[in-house]
Amino acid sequence: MTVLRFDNVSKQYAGGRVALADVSFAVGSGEMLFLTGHSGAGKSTLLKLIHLAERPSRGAVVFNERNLLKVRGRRVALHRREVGVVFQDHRLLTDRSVFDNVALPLILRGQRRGEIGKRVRSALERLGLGDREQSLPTQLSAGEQQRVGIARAVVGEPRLLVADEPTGNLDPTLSAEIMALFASLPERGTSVLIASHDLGLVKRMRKRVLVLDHGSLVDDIAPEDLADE
Ligand SMILES: Nc1ncnc2c1ncn2[C@@H]1O[C@H](COP(=O)(O)OP(=O)(O)OP(=O)(O)O)[C@@H](O)[C@H]1O
Repeated sequence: MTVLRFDNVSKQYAGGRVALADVSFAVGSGEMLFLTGHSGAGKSTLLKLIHLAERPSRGAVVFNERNLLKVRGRRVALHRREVGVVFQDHRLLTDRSVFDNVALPLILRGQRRGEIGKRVRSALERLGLGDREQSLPTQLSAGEQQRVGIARAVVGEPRLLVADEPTGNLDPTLSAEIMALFASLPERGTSVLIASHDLGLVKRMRKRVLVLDHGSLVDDIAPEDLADE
């Protein structure tokens, strides 16, 4: 089953810059893949079209068989429940506990307190943060903070997780740890799309790789065709 499809998608920002040009690809349910390319190639733009931070100029982004062009107003929030997002700078609320940060998407959805507690603890446990729920983000290491960001993105069990340079600030050991966490998500039914310009890391993961160059999708590499590190 396909969870996400780009059909001939182009994006031109106001001011005339073409960020994506006629991009087409599909992501299967439970698939994990990478998106790579030089700085300015269009990686962040592509991810923004998926969580509706931006809209395409041409073409269609189809999520769960729904054309996102038709997702407007109140439905944008409903769509975002199905797409978890992880940012490089994780964007945690610094004056709220780890628990509160992870609970936020569920509170916004109006879930019952008992249910929220259960889900948040389970997500924190899975990410090895079970004993940090009352800490403030500033009391955590960079890797722990990034794991809180991932817990917040997966707590609602999204269909798809998109991550924009999620290991950008981390050392190689922590980066590998975070990648292993992402790699465990597909078995829980979440597809994973990660933008990264760290080619070494991307190759080591042995997953499908989409390559952007100046907004065009120039390669779609199967894991078995990746060159050895
Ligand atoms: N809001 C915007 N307005 C105008 N141009 C933009 C905007 N956002 C991005 N761009 C331009 O679109 C192109 C693609 O940018 P994008 O951020 O998607 O690239 P990227 O591959 O994620 O780069 P990086 O690896 O440096 O984050 C760049 O030329 C960028 O300058």
